[in-house]
Amino acid sequence: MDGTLAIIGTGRLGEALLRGLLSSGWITPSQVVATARREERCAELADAHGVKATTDNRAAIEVADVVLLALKPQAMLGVVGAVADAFHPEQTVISVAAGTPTSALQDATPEGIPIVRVMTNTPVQVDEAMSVVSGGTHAGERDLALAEEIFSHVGRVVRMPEEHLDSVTALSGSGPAYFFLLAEAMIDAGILLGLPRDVSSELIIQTMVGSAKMLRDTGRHPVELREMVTSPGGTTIAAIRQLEASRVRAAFLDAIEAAKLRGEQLARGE
Ligand SMILES: NC(=O)C1=CN([C@@H]2O[C@H](COP(=O)(O)OP(=O)(O)OC[C@H]3O[C@@H](n4cnc5c(N)ncnc54)[C@H](OP(=O)(O)O)[C@@H]3O)[C@@H](O)[C@H]2O)C=CC1
Ligand SMILES: O=C(O)[C@@H]1CCC=N1
Repeated sequence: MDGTLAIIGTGRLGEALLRGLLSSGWITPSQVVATARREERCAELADAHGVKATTDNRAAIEVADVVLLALKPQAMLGVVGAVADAFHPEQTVISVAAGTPTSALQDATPEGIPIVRVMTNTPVQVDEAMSVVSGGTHAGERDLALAEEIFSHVGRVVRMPEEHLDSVTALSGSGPAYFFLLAEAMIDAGILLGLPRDVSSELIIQTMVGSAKMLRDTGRHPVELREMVTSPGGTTIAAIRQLEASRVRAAFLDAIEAAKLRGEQLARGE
């Protein structure tokens, strides 16, 4: 792209995105200003990526054509409000914070700033993110298309109305954590059965990758794919019986609903 990208709050997610955008060639280090709260973090970012890094959010926002807000939800409105006059309507502002609605960011900034909200996930680190883009009041087609372009460099992107973003956060935003927990539990099961940890890890990771590829690439329904594995009177149905007895399906429904409710609490500043 032409112009400057400011990343405000360059933590785990901001840095993963920065890495993906630099490696895709969409942006060069000289076009990026990254901010963090601590000087040591700034030095780390500058060393690792060759970008300008500063604790001065105002200076970073003033020079930017695109501002990416990657602060924690709890810090977002305070930090943005403190430098509100640095924003200008020619910029596109993109927030990746869970919970925080564009209306709250709109209220914290001057009138007319185009604000786009994106919910992405940590697979940005391997260019396999799932990102969902939605626009605030002043975000036009140009702003939404720009956000889609940015996140398409690190995975897949879809556009949805903002009313669905807390549900999206609960599903795909937090989703990697559920799969990692599942992997951890299955690796432990291998240990229980007497396999060495490295062997159990390799078996489970490759099984997860293979299963994910089948889901994505065959386009077949998960039920159909599961039935392919489940032989009559066999081993898989014995395991599934136990999973159903442990209410694993209900546990997922409850857990993901709890994540959505937490997003709604964050939006209320709780
Ligand atoms: N992690 C995830 O899976 C996902 C996270 N998100 C969202 O991304 C956002 C960031 O999350 P994550 O990267 O995990 O959080 P981190 O805590 O890793 O990153 C937050 C960053 O903000 C910096 N920061 C704090 N205060 C200021 C300030 N006043 N000025 C400048 N920088 C500041 C911190 O700097 P310092 O290090 O110096 O303290 C830190 O680098 C959150 O809003 C979260 O909801 C969205 C999707 C997925
Ligand atoms: O746990 C969180 O709040 C963030 C948002 C989605 C994933 N991590």
